[in-house]
Amino acid sequence: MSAIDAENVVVTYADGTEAVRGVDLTVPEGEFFGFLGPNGAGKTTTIKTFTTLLRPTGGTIHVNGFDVLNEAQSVRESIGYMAQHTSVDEELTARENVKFACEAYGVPRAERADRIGELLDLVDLADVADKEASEFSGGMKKRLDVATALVHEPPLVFLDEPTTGLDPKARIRLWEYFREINRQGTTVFLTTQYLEEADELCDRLSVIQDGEIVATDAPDTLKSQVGGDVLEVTIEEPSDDRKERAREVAHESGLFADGTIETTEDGLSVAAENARRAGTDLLVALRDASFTVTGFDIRSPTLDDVFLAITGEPTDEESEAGSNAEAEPVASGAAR
Ligand SMILES: Nc1ncnc2c1ncn2[C@@H]1O[C@H](COP(=O)(O)OP(=O)(O)OP(=O)(O)O)[C@@H](O)[C@H]1O
Repeated sequence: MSAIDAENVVVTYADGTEAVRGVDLTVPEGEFFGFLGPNGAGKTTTIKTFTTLLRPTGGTIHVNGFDVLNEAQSVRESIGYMAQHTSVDEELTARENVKFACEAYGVPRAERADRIGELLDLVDLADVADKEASEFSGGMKKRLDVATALVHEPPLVFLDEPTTGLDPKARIRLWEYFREINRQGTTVFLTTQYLEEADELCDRLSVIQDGEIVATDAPDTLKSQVGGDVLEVTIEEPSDDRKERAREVAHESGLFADGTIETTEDGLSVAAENARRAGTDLLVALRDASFTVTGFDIRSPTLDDVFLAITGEPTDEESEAGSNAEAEPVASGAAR
């Protein structure tokens, strides 16, 4: 049995917006599955149909073997859901928050004390179990959220952008808990705007764009499909105009017929089969066009490159850079 089995899911909102347009998706039990896509691609809408918060306009969805339309209650009892915004009650202690979740999910009274202890241990909050959540950092609140989503020991948990806004250290710590939950047998469905997070954690992932799934595979397979390497070129005085001009020079050189050429913070990035071989020729073309190249690097593709190649758009992480001071990405590739 699959944890999630979705066929031809369609969601059209009342105003006519076709948010999800025929999504097919199967997640086997025990998998750590990632769901990625640019802003507005349809991720949240899809998750809402899987978690019974929204009725699909068309298609069939089975979650843990239950039909989301006819067996919604059974679906809800068999999943954990960590929403984008924390559901922690700040006036309660960590222990009280988990206890409250136990009551809400109907965990038998006799099992509650043990369950609460185990979960607070799992997310490393046992030492502060009796402190009010208002005193917790953002990372601690997220960990408490993880614990509350797991009180009823669901075989499948949905994590909707669970680490957005956390600093890199807190994010990496959360990854350990997610891995541990998965190791213990829980299927994980993760959406994230951090591609390094997806790369680090997911067995497989799907990319959704304009309501349709455009790629599904293991992160490494997707990276190998980008083909070739990535050239990062740093130029002197990288103003927007000059970077755009440099991009035109690279494009007009005709060196990278099948590649993707993008401007970055400091210059240019070229992902292409022949990036390594044609690198020197690009430098000559740039020099002939009066650019001074101050840095030059060749690297293997990352998931950022995959995302860009598939969707033609940078990740949310990058498009939102600077708008959320707390959301420092654990940088992998260069910003575009
Ligand atoms: N209640 C609604 N009524 C009409 N259109 C909506 C509604 N909710 C979402 N949409 C639209 O549906 C599309 C998909 O939105 P959705 O929130 O599922 O995308 P997303 O991939 O989760 O994006 P984000 O990462 O920004 O949350 C978008 O065009 C959005 O504007």
